[in-house]
Amino acid sequence: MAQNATGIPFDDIRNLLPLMPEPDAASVESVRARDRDLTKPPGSLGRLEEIVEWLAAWQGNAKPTVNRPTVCVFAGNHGVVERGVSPYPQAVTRQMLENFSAGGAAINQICAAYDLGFKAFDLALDMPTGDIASGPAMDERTCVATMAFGMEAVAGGTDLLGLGEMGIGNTTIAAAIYAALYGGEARRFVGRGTGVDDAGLARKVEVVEMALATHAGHLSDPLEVLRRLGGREVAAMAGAILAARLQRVPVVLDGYVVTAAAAILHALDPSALDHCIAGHVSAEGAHREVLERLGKKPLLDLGMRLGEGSGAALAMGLVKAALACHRDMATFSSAGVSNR
Ligand SMILES: Cc1cc2ncn([C@H]3O[C@H](COP(=O)(O)O)[C@@H](O)[C@H]3O)c2cc1C
Ligand SMILES: O=C(O)c1cccnc1
Repeated sequence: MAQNATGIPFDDIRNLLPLMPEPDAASVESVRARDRDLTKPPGSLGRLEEIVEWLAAWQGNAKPTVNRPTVCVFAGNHGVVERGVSPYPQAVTRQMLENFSAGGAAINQICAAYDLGFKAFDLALDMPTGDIASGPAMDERTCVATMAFGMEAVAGGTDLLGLGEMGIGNTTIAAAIYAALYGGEARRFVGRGTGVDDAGLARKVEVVEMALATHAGHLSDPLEVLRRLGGREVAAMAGAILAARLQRVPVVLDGYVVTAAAAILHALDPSALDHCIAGHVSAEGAHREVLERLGKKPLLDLGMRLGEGSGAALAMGLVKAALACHRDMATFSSAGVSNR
C-alpha cells in the first residue's frame, strides 16, 4: 500500500481497530456496589445509573471523573454545495466559526450553561472537498491526514468528549454516507437540513442518487465511503472517535452529521462505538432509524436539528449530573437512613 503525507495509509487506520480496549468490568462492579449503598431505591435513577457505569467502564476507573468535559467542533466545506443542496451559502461555515470564537452561537451558550470546554477546528475551509456527485470528496492522503488531525485534536487530556460539526451542505454528505452503508432508496436518508423547500429536497435526493451512481462498485469498504462521499469534518470526527477509544475517553455523539462519522467506524467494526453514547436524536432525516441500526438509545429527544454539537453538549450536562449523584450522594449508613 502506498504511503501518503502522514505516512499512514488506510490500512494503518484499520490496524488500530484490534487495539481498541474493552470495557473495564471491575470498575463497573465497583460503581454498582456503591450505587447499592446510595440513599435511593435501587434502580430509581434509571439511565443516570447506566451513564456512570459507562463512564467507569471506558475510563477504566472505579471512580470516574468529568473534570475536563470538552466539546470539539470540526468545520469543513463541501464542493457539493454548488449543486444547491443548502439554502445557505458556503461562506456561512467560516462566519459561524467566527461566531463560535465570539461566543455568539447556540453551542457557546449550552457549553457556558453546563461549564463545558469548547474547541473549534477549521479544516481547510478555503479548500472545499470535491463534489461527491461527480467524483470523490478526497484522495486517500487527505482523508487519512484529516482523520489523523482529528485524533490529535482530542489528545489534550479531556475525560469526556462531545463531538460537533459545522459545514454548509453536510446533511447531504451524511445522507450519502448512510445510503451507501445501508442501501435502499436515497430519499429515505435525505432531510431538509437547515430548511430546504420541496424543490431543494428533491435536488438533495437527486444529488445523493448521482453520488451513489458515480461511486458504484467502490462503496463496499467503509473507508472508501468516507473518502468518496464524506468531508473533512466527517473524517476528523471518525479519527477523533477512534482516538478517544484508544485513550479510554468516553464520547457523546451529536446529531445526523456526527453520527455519519460514527457509522463509518461501526461499519468497519461493530464494537467501535461501544465507548459512545447518542446524546440526542435529531429531527433530521432518518436519524432515529440510524441510531437503531447502531444500537444506540438517544438520551434526549428534543426535536432539535442544529448540529454544532448542541445535542451532545446538552447530554453532557446530564452526564455531569449523573456523576454528581453517584459521587456525592450520602450512603444509607452515613446518612442514617434505614435500608430495607
Ligand atoms: C446559521 C447556521 C448555523 C448553524 N449551525 C449549525 N448548522 C448546521 O447546518 C449545516 C448543515 O445543513 P445543510 O446541509 O442544510 O447546509 C451544518 O453546518 C450544520 O452544523 C448551521 C447552519 C446555519 C445556516
Ligand atoms: O442533526 C444534525 O446533525 C443536523 C441537522 C440539521 C442541520 N445540521 C445538522
